[in-house]
Amino acid sequence: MKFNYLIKKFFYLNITLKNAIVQRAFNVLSLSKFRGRRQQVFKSQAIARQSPPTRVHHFSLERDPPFPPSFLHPNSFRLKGLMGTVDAANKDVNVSLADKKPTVVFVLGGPGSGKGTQCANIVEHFHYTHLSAGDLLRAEIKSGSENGYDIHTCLQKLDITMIQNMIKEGKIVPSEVTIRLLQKAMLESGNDKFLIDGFPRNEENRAAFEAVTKIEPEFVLFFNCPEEEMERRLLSRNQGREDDNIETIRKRFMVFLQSSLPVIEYYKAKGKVREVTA
Ligand SMILES: Nc1ncnc2c1ncn2[C@@H]1O[C@H](COP(=O)(O)OP(=O)(O)O)[C@@H](O)[C@H]1O
Ligand SMILES: O=c1ccn([C@@H]2O[C@H](COP(=O)(O)OP(=O)(O)O)[C@@H](O)[C@H]2O)c(=O)[nH]1
Repeated sequence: MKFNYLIKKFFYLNITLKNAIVQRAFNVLSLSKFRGRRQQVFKSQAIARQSPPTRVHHFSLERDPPFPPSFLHPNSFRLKGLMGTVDAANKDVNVSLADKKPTVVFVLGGPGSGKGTQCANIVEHFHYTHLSAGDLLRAEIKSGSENGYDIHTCLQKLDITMIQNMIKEGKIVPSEVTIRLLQKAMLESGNDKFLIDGFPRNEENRAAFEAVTKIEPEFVLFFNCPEEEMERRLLSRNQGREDDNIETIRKRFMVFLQSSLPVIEYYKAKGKVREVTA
């Protein structure tokens, strides 16, 4: 009797254990699927934002009303149906941007070295469009936090808060977000000459931008300025920026030295850097 009971117990435990393993494997698979789809959601919304209506044949923000957040849910059947179309359109967008053969000048230099100030001067004299990556990110945070989420970029409140925190900490925001904002601004500007200010900030930014847009910069303007001077300028910039405090400024200097200088070195080796004593 006792033996039968033990046998039963053994089989019961065995089945429970197997179920737990199967359940865990299922969870892991679902999670990775979810992550994969979430990447695609990002991609698809980027296209919606970037594509001129004629390029996205089955889907455009101009034709379709803004989607409710439920649409962006990874299990949304509409979204699943769109993926093929949107992926094809993504290629179109990048091809169309590269086809225009835009002139791109990267404007790099430490925080407070005067990039924004001089870009405004350059724009006055030459027909460039000035795109500050930092300004685009701050505008995105502002519009996203006002609306709860940003329909154009599919940045949910959580992502927007994450980006806001990264800027507060002086960290570099993921390339995917910054490149999407730059692409959109480039397409919308109608111009073919761009001063891209404060980007690429690291090697990954640089490689991703070139791979995605197929655009190489004409040259790089490097504003070289001593740290003490940059610190003095940032502390009196007075634009109400959350990252213009001494603690974050120091972190930004570190990130510049460790991550951004190698980008300048990379372009120096290609003979593309024009240095400005700033
Ligand atoms: N050559 C300069 N001499 C003194 N102050 C400057 C100079 N260039 C810019 N500034 C000031 O320094 C601060 C930072 O300049 P900004 O152009 O915003 O730098 P960045 O875009 O590189 O962060 C601003 O308040 C700006 O007015
Ligand atoms: O391509 C970019 C540009 C900016 N930033 C973030 O935005 C902040 C401010 O950048 P901005 O260029 O506006 O300021 P600057 O360095 O010129 O003072 C940076 O510290 C980063 O956190 C980023 O992550 N990627």
